[in-house]
Amino acid sequence: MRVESSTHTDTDSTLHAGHGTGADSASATFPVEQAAVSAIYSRLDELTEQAESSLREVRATRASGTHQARSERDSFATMYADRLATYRAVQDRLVFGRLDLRTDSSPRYVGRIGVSDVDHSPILTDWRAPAARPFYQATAARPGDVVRRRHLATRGRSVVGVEDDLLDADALDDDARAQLAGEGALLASLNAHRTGRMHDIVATIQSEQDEAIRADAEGILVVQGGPGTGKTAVALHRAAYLLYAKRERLARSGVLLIGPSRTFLRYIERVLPALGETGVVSTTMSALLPGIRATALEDDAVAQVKGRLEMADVVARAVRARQRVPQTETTVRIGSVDLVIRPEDILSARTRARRSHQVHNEARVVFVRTMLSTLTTQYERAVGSELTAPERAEVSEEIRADREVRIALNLAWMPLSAKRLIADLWARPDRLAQAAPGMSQADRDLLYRERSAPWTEADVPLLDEAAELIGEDIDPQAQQRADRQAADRAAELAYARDTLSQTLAGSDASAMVSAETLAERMGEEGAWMTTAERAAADRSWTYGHVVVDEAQELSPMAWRALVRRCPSHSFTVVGDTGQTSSAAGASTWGEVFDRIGTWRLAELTINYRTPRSVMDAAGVVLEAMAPRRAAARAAVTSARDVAGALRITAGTLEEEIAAAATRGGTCAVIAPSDQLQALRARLAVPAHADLTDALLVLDPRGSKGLEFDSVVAIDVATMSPGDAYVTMTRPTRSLSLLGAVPEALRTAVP
Ligand SMILES: Nc1ncnc2c1ncn2[C@@H]1O[C@H](COP(=O)(O)OP(=O)(O)OP(=O)(O)O)[C@@H](O)[C@H]1O
Repeated sequence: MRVESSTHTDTDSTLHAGHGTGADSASATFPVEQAAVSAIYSRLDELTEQAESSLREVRATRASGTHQARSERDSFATMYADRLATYRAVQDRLVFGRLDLRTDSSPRYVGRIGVSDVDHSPILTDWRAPAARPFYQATAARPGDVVRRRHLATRGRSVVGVEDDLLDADALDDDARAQLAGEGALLASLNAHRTGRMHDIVATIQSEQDEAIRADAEGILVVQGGPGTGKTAVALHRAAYLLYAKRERLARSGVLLIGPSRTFLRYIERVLPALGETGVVSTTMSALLPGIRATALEDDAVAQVKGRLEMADVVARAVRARQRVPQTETTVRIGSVDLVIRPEDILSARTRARRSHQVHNEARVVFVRTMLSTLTTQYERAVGSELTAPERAEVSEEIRADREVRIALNLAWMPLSAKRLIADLWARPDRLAQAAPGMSQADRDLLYRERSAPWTEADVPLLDEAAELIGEDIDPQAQQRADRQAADRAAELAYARDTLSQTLAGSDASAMVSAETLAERMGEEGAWMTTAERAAADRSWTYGHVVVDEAQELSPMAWRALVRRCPSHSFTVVGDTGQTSSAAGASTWGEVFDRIGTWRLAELTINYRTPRSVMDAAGVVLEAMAPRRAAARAAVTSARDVAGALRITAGTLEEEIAAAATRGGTCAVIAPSDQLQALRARLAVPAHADLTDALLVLDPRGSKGLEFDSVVAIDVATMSPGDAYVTMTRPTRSLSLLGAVPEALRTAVP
């Protein structure tokens, strides 16, 4: 039973609206809650002051002394600075919930982090802790021990609204019942104007979302849901939850988050820090490889061919094609001796090198060593006397240094670079034909491009595949940095353990820092890198968990590259096969994951963004354009409707934008890509606009994952089904359709 007996109606006081740390004015409306919230903030102030003063003290310590003493000082300074950063980041909406449990005599407050009083008794429970779970899970049908769940809305440090879910009315007496007051925390949050930046949903996570957020970390979890069902929100909160629940493991290995575009990463960038987490590497497939900037746009048909799984064999064959046995012999002169580089010797050296099962550039060492040994023996026979070991070494070195020998051995087993190999495949039809004998001529023609052409997103998994087989680091400098850090870290770890046991034992701080974390902070001054930074710089880094958003867009080759980054297959994959735009993307999850491993599905069914009337219209359009996809799409119900949300209009673009401006918030004009330039010029909107701008002009792909208060959609009827569906489901308040509108919609919406 939901009870909203007294509602505080100031809509600005939604859970998303409290900014800054305003005056601590005890609220007359909610004195009990105000007292509790004020006490928690006071304790946070104390902890902040303690951290500040510890930091000052550590920094005041002279930086002289041994390397170890300096390292220790630095690591403590970093620890206190981190703690301070967390305390400052959680000020806004620190406390947002209260649970009254049958089993507890006093209420349990739920908030962004855990806070204990001076006696170490908890006064605020971290939202990710098991003790907070009933706040998200209890329902009237399954209340568990929860008597009442209360949502607190705060502005600054003032309580400005409360809303209660009464889960067991019989357990409350009349006085308690009289105090029940409510504000639709969720609805208030959904109705708030959008700012161009995503907010966390920590105060109002819904039960089906909570299930997905806290699901077991093992294996592949696919979170499927229609538009606006909170998939991105779930992905981010799950990353924060796993870093909390599995900190031991994940703090060292890190979490990788893949998003669809840099714009999207900017849109979500504030969520994880607001949840107190910085240990996540957020990137796109285009930027996955250190040292590669895949900036060029790819034709869809080309991306589709490059994304096929058989490209793994093509790359493997291209690498093997650089391990060649020549048709003819080569004679070289070393001193006064003629040596013959024979095809059969090359063949047996190649067999031996291949049998070493090492990557191409490392197996080359075996190949060259074998050939040098063969040629040295030939030399020995030619001079007719047995050489001593040092003499053999000297002769071998002489053979190795010979220019002709170097050329012959290189031709037989070329040292490779991934960039070169892939650029050659596209620029040299003969190479591609050799590596892809089964590919149609038409597909091979599609792949042709100049050697100097810039990299595209679809090249990235192929470059990764090549680097994996070649054993090359695409950005050696980044790799060297990472290696140096790893070596430093190993050396520091032992010392860190020692420091911890001596200095922190028994104190509060020991609970907050592990030896590994401390060791990470003990590198040379200036050389310290976080796990996330080290991981991002290292192509071969393996993560403890990988989260993929808009996962339906990734090609089979892209999945190969991601699985390589997480051999334990601990994945959270969120997406919607109803919104697939890319030709290389997925139409079902089975086709993606059945061959990777066991996977399980969590479904989200409620759309928290799009008004019901708009969502229905998007459904009608998808059905008319792609009936099979519409039938297979996830069922979704909008949480709310907005009167007059959908308009099919013959008005001008400028009129629609003006109307959106009067409604307030953000507005996006979404149109087919070939119209973008003209539209931006007409509306004087820059191409690289900031998401917080009041007006943006985007194409459907650019709008992926984003949302706006108002959307003006142009020529939806000319878009692909996936693009039309994405476009129509972006608004939170109003959708105006201009230009070509699907006929089915005109009939359905008078
Ligand atoms: N439990 C919740 N409480 C408050 N707001 C929510 C909740 N769940 C989702 N939202 C809001 O709904 C909107 C849509 O969420 P999100 O972008 O995560 O959806 P999505 O499933 O990724 O959408 P799409 O696939 O269409 O891009 C966001 O504004 C998000 O903050």
